[in-house]
Amino acid sequence: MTFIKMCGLRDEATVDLAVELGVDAVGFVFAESPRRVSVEQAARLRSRVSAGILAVGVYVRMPLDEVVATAEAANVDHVQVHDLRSGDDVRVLHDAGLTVIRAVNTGGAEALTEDFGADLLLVDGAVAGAGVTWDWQDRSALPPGRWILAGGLNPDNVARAVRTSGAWGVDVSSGIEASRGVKDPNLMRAFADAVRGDSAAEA
Ligand SMILES: O=C(O)c1ccccc1NCC(=O)[C@H](O)[C@H](O)COP(=O)(O)O
Repeated sequence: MTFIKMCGLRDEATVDLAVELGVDAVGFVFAESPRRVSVEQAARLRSRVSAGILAVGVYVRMPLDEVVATAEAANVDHVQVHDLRSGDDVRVLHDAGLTVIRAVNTGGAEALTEDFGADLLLVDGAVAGAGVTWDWQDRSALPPGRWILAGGLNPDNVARAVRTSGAWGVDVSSGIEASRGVKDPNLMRAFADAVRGDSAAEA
């Protein structure tokens, strides 16, 4: 079963629907973004996430001690960091008891071969959260092993993207939104269905 993460959730109803749809992970963005949530908001939303579903804090350009403090305060135990610099960064986060998702933008070949000891790799489009696709067929842009595909996924392209790339998991934000930062319940359902092959949405 393909791992599904829905990212940039900002309100209770959206979190409840993601849980109902049985996604594997939900993401709360602490980085500069229209999807940004406060620590208090994230903690409230996180309390609605059932056991077994990962709650992931998303970070860019935040000092590691603040990443750790934010994660603790919001009660998330997974952190998705978009600008990890080295294995030392990952060790600091591991020492704080956090599971680390290393997010990289497509195009950086060295990023795909050097995992810094992170627990999971997420390969995103050129700009995180921008809803822009990249060439999932380019083998040189795909890492070995278990990784999460992100960048411009939506209900119409996700099944083909998984087939083409061989990704272990998918992550989506813009493709399940009615407008920037506002998730659309119908698109969320359609996305989950498309990943699981419950719909004939895609040839
Ligand atoms: O979503 C954001 O606005 C964001 C801002 C800054 C750093 C990361 C961000 N999102 C991270 C994600 O995991 C997104 O789901 C991922 O980039 C895919 O986004 P999209 O192309 O919109 O589906």
